[in-house]
Amino acid sequence: MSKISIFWFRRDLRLHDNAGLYHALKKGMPVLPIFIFDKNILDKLEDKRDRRVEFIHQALTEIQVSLQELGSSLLVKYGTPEEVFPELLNQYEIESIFTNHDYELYANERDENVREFVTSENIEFNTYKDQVIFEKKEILSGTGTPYTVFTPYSRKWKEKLNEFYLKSYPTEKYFKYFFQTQPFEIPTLASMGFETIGTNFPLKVVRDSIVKNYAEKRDFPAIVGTSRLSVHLRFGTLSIRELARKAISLSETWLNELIWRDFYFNILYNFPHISQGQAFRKEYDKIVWRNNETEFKAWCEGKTGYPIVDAGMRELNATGFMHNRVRMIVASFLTKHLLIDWRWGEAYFAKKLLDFDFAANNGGWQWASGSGCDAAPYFRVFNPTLQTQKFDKNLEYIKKWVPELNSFEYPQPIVNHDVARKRVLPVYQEALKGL
Ligand SMILES: Cc1cc2nc3c(=O)[nH]c(=O)nc-3n(C[C@H](O)[C@H](O)[C@H](O)COP(=O)(O)OP(=O)(O)OC[C@H]3O[C@@H](n4cnc5c(N)ncnc54)[C@H](O)[C@@H]3O)c2cc1C
Repeated sequence: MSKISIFWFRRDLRLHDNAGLYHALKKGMPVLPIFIFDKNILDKLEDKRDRRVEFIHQALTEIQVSLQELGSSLLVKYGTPEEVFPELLNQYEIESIFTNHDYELYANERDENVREFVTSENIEFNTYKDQVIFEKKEILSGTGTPYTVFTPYSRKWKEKLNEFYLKSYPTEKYFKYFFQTQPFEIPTLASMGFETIGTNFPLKVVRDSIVKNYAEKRDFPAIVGTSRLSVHLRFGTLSIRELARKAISLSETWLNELIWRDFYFNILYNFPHISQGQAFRKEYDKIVWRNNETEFKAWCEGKTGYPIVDAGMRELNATGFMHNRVRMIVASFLTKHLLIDWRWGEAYFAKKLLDFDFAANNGGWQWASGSGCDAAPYFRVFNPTLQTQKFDKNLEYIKKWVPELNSFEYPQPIVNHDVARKRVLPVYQEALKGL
């Protein structure tokens, strides 16, 4: 049996411009591409109609078609990495494993376990930066510490940027090194206990007109003024380098959003306590939340009597997407108006968002609750009515998701805005006393 390399796909579901895959192919040894539907992750998903699993399945099917045209095939396993790698070692003579960095807590532990196991079998485990432009400690302040405020971080990010960081990896030059084999079958969703929902996923297309007009249109949820590429960035079906080049040529404002994404990965990597359920600013963990379960349920279901909040939550429940402006409004409403722990909202978003990403989601929630790095000041309480007047003044977005708005069926507001505002400030003041 001749020796092979393995390329392990995770959050990088594409053949083009993929750093780890490029290095694997360039080595010049046959590369067997694999993907693991990881039971450690899938078993925790309560809803078996999960759009993310469906998205991954579709992305793998696309990769499979391209690989078969090259005489190769993607080997897709259903199990845990701890089970799958020993199996692969029995079947193939593996010299090296290649994969891309993943910065989340579980992923780090998983990769360390796999690294330990395979290196004990004299197999190399090679990992690469792929999903961000700058990672880990690449962007540090003058004193060598990680940034916790976005503006100086982004300034340094832009200063450090050059052609090298934006260049695509020309994987296609080396496609001839894919392991040649009869096609393998991808396990069906049903065989893994999941259902096909038939979701219409956002197109994998960067529309220049949207990026060009992004600064003027991005805040209005009734129009498609943002790229809707978050799911593709989440699963790596598009390359961040390609998008950053597009941003640089068309829109500084959109580029800044991509930098926010890098920024939150930087926070996740450098401040691991946020992965342990703690506030970025630990003093915010002294807040005494009301945590009323009935109110939480009303928020989840989009029945708070605040139309913009309800529209957002219903959009999320129905599609797995919510516009960024509305994410900020519903998050502020949950934490400030209802005084419900931001971690409850974070967990609900984690279940529902198609683009769920720990770093961005945690960053967004801690920003809204005031406990995060570079967060909104705690005394800023979004007024849902003013937000509606500014960003959905013709109620187009609201009426789409709350058609019963002007009928008796629509609930009365769960809480009065002024009362809520007066209630939240002393609670925060008490927690932050003496700081
Ligand atoms: C409470 C809250 C939770 C959030 N949870 C997530 C999440 O789980 N996953 C996620 O990708 N984004 C999250 N965001 C950020 C943002 O809302 C989404 O990235 C954006 O709405 C996706 O739409 P788009 O692709 O049209 O983005 P665009 O506006 O076109 O932006 C382009 C890309 O930049 C990135 N981006 C934009 N804004 C942010 C941001 N504030 N932080 C980090 N990256 C950003 C995304 O990858 C996005 O696709 C959250 C924001 C808030 C306020």
